[in-house]
Amino acid sequence: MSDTPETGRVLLVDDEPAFQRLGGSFLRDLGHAVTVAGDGEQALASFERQRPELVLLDLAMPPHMDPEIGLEMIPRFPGVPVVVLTGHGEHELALRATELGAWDFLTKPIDPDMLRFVVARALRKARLDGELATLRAATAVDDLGLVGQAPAITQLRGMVRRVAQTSVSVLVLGPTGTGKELVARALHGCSTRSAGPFVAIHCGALSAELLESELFGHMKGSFTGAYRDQPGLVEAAHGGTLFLDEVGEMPAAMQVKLLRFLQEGTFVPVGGRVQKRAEARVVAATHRDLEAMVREGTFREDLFYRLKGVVLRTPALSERPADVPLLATRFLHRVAPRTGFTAGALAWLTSREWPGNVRELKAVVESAGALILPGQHEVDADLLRLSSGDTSDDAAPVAGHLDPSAGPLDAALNELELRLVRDAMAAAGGNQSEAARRLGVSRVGLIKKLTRLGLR
Ligand SMILES: Nc1ncnc2c1ncn2[C@@H]1O[C@H](COP(=O)(O)OP(=O)(O)OP(=O)(O)O)[C@@H](O)[C@H]1O
Repeated sequence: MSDTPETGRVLLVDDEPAFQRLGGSFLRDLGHAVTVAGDGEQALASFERQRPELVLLDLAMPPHMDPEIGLEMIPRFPGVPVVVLTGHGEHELALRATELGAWDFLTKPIDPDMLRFVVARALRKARLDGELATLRAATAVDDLGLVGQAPAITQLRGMVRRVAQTSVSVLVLGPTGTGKELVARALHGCSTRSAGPFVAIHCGALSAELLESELFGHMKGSFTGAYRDQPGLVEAAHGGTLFLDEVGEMPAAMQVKLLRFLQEGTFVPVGGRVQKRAEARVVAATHRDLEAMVREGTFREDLFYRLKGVVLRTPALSERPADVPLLATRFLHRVAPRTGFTAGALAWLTSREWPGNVRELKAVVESAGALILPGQHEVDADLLRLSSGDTSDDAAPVAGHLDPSAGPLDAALNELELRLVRDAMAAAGGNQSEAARRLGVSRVGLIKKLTRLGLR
């Protein structure tokens, strides 16, 4: 049904039974799938569960019947048009609602023709927004594989393209897991060397001796176990790109030999006497502050200048939070196509710091995608918490520790709710708005829960 342009999933939030009945059946007769909610809390729960394409929201609702509190609800339905329902003569309220992001308003008593028209128009807008987001997501990645719309990533893609056409050395700087190797691969992939080899080596993982042998190769008999001549990675990268990951960890003795290779294109295998030659574009990366290491004398200054022909920086994920949903959706679709995130899941994803950056985000999303149950189409915040092993903040995982002998279902659910709310309040340092955000409920909803649970 929701595939036809004029119909879709509508959430009708209104406490008046007569309007719920009449408005609901009028919309259903037009072909819409309608869910009805009688208060804000129910509305947020339905929003999370049903993923409506449009919300019709009465601003005056129980328990407060205060339109000011109704206005606070508008931003809690992200990504879908909200049409507010106001009383006669409440123009100022309607205008404030649109300022807060409402798409349109309807005045009660509602004219059926207007209702039909506004709903169809809002659904069309929702569909166009969806198509735009898909297009944006497609253009945000292009052929380099570097997903992101943040200005720093857009610039990075531009630089990669330009620098790829040259043979200058490139130094990629950025925190761990931010895509430094991905940048190196992209540089190789769109250069004229792309038909040649891409060879990567982690400079911190090996002792100086082993690193030298790996990079430059060794001659038979040069050390115990060297039974035959073995070419190194520099030769393997001939005509292509050599990626030196974590170059800041390179032992001092190796730094001199690497410098010679960079300056003259020559090297001598371990145990060899004859100088050899290879040609490879060198891309180096590190999460360390190389300039500080130069000042401290732990990294050679001449090598530093030689490596930093061009410097590219990969930003931490915390500097580009708007890219988190984009990246997460890409990663999720790879393991579970045609699935998505609930609003609560997106809020959880964007509220985290991600110290391990894109690598960490990818691991959490992929494992959540792998845990999704057959028939389930959305990853929710609990599943993400479970996948991330997050037992510290928010309290979802307490479900796993509930005592199964706690008694009837209601009592167990009450106990769970009590713990979730108490833990969220503690994690938020007593700040109700923050605790409400963590729980994915409105502040008013939280206050009601606190009162009911005797926590207030
Ligand atoms: N902008 C991005 N778009 C898509 N995937 C990304 C992006 N940045 C990082 N990734 C993915 O995140 C993971 C980590 O990236 P990568 O190994 O390139 O990071 P790194 O900075 O080299 O990490 P380290 O410093 O630990 O070596 C990889 O799976 C990579 O594909």
